[in-house]
Parts: sequence; C-alpha cells; structure tokens
Amino acid sequence: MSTRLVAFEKVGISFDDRVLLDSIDMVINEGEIVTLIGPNGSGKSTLIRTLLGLQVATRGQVVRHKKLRIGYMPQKLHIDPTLPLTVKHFLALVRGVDKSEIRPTLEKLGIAYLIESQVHVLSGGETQRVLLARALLNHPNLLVLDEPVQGVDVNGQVELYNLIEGIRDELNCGVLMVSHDLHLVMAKTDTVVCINQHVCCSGTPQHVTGHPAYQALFGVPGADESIAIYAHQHDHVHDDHGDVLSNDDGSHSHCNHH
Ligand SMILES: Nc1ncnc2c1ncn2[C@@H]1O[C@H](COP(=O)(O)OP(=O)(O)OP(=O)(O)O)[C@@H](O)[C@H]1O
Repeated sequence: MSTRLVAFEKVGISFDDRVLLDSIDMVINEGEIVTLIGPNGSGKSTLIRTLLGLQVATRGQVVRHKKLRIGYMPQKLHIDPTLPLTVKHFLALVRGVDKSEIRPTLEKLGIAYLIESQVHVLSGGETQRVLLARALLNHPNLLVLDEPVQGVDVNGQVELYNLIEGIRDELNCGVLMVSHDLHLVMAKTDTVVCINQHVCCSGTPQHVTGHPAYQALFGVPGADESIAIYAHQHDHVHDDHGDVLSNDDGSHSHCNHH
C-alpha cells in the first residue's frame, strides 16, 4: 500500500461569519495525482495555503507524514521586471540547493537552453517549467502545483501534463494540482476532488464528471467529444444494421459516464 502523505480531516476555515472551507476531507498518497477543481472563489487557494501551513485551520486538522517534503509551484512568478536575474541565478536562490543539480533539472524539463536567459523574458510555458524546476530542486515527495498550465496554450498544456505525469512516475511523488476544469487534465489524474467550500464530490475523473454536483457547477460534459471522456455503456445489443434491439422489458439506453 502506498504511503499516505497528507490527510485533511474535517478541515474548516472561517473568517468572522464567512465560511471559506467547510469540513474538508482529502487524502494524498505517494504516487497519486490528485486534481482539485472548483469555481472561482470556491476555496482552492485557501486549501493550498492550509496545506502549505500558511493558513491555520479553524476546525479539524491536517495530518502530514513526518517526512513530508513539499515542492510548491505558485500560479505566477512575482519578480520585479527591472531586476536582472537569469534562470540559473533564480534557481540558485532555492534554500539549500545543490547548484550542480540546476542544469540536469532543467534538462529533464527540456529547458536547459534557458539557463542563462533572463526570467522576465520567458514565455508563459517556459516560466511554468522554470517554476516546476524550482519545485523539483526541493526534492519533494509531494508536488503542489497551483494552476500549472495557466497562460499556456493547449498543446503546451498537454506537454506540461505529460511532464508532470513523467515526474510522478520517476519520483513516485504525490501531486496535488489545482485546475479550473477537467478537460485536458482528466487523463493524467487519479483522483479528482471537486470543492465549493465543501467537498461536492470526489473520486475518479469519470465518477466526478458524471456526478450531479459537478454538472451543476461545470455543466454536463460532452459538448466537445474530442476532449471529454466518453464512456459508452451498452445495456443493449445492435442488429446487423446497427439498429438497437430492445431489452426483454422493451427498454434500452445509452449511458454517458463522463
Ligand atoms: N485571508 C482571508 N480573509 C478573508 N477572506 C479570504 C481570505 N483569503 C481568501 N478569502 C476569500 O475566500 C474565498 C475563497 O478564495 P480562494 O482564493 O481560496 O478561492 P479560489 O477557489 O482559489 O478562487 P480562484 O479560482 O478565483 O483562484 C474568496 O471569496 C476570498 O475572497
């Protein structure tokens, strides 16, 4: 059985009368990719901040493995654009970093050619990879990625998700990713936790996208079958012409489990 890295147990966060998180249960295991989804203002960043220890739970608790080591990738790089700073120097700022690991880490992410580039001239996709490199230099057993594909085009998003999956396979680390919707990330995710202050539903991507709570928040998937997962469940048979033959009771159906 894989090691449990983090467990949220009935975690709640309130300010004055406002509930930001309510009774959140969530587990992240080693080697598992968990995607956290929810609409704007649903508490995703608050949950991440709580995991990072930057926000204290007002109810419940966050149980962390004693050897938990988080590599955090923020949504954006906040650096003064007038400050000259190369990628190499930026990564050398990681506390306790072994500088000899900087180039191999960039190579692993396919961006070794950027090592002497100024960080403020990088494209969206390049910036995300540099931030991922910074997270990896921390030797994490849990990667926490806050909207890792923000500002990246669709092809770049697929590449980044492939990269993240490859890192998980190589390091057997846990991954917690924040996303706004499930379309592209779906195939790369083991478990989805859909929140809107509370956990609306959780489980496999197929289970969650078929859940009424998910569909109430994000609509019914399937408008674009090229990217949505379509699981066609047969409870009937077709004749030689493809026509549906009725069941014994005369009924038949096609089920869409997204
Ligand atoms: N320290 C705080 N004090 C009071 N309210 C806060 C605090 N931090 C966040 N909030 C509020 O909590 C709500 C949830 O915010 P949060 O940033 O966690 O949502 P989110 O799901 O990450 O949203 P988005 O998708 O827009 O990034 C927001 O309405 C926000 O204004």
